[in-house]
Amino acid sequence: MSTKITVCKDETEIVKELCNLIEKQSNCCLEKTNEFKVGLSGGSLIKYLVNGLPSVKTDWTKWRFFFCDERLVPFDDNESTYGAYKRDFLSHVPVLENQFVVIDPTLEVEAAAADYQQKLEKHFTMGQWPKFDLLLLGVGPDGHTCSLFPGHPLLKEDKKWVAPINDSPKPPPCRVTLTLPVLNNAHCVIFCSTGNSKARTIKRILEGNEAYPLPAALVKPREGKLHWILDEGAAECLDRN
Ligand SMILES: O=C1O[C@H](COP(=O)(O)O)[C@@H](O)[C@H](O)[C@H]1O
Repeated sequence: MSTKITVCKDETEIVKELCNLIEKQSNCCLEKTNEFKVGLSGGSLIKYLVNGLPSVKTDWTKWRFFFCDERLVPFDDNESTYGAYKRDFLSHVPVLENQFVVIDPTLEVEAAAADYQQKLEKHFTMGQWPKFDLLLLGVGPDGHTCSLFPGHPLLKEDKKWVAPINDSPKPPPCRVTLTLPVLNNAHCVIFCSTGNSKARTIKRILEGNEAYPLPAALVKPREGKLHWILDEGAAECLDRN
């Protein structure tokens, strides 16, 4: 695995860097296969994608979108990640709703996770960990990524592709999330994180050598590429500064 860290001076540069990498990864993948399978995250990532993806040159009909995690709330709730993509992304990027593989928010959390894994199984080879072409991840100020939180037993999940969580320390409490073995099987993972409120956490993730690493520090795709895109605020505690 190779890790590349890019520090950008402002939001325009972040969007450009992120979308250049996404364009390269999509075109490289679509030269070899007929589908580009992307895992999306929620939070601050959405605005960068909405700003940058419209200018990406690719065959959008071949993209399939999944969620790295999703909050178990109705799609019209402000906390819903798919709800946010439906509201903000679909009006800017030339893709259709049926290109998104979404959870069933009417189910209980255990059933929603099992149902989402079954939906994934239709797009990946059974009996192996799913191999996403690209995962787009964010990091919370506590070092969580997806809905994998520091010290949570889900960090040890080694069987399921998708796990339920009903005690998320960040609301809403019920969510479903991809597990670490899935994240670490991807062809390419891009983290995007901004703001100096996350600077100490980013230092712990990228430079710490901790006995119990933060969840985002556990994402190290075995055979894939790992990119970190930061702004100067998020990077301000790194040794390079
Ligand atoms: O709760 C969540 O938070 C993380 C980080 O969000 P950010 O706004 O701090 O970038 C996000 O990646 C995840 O998808 C979401 O459910």
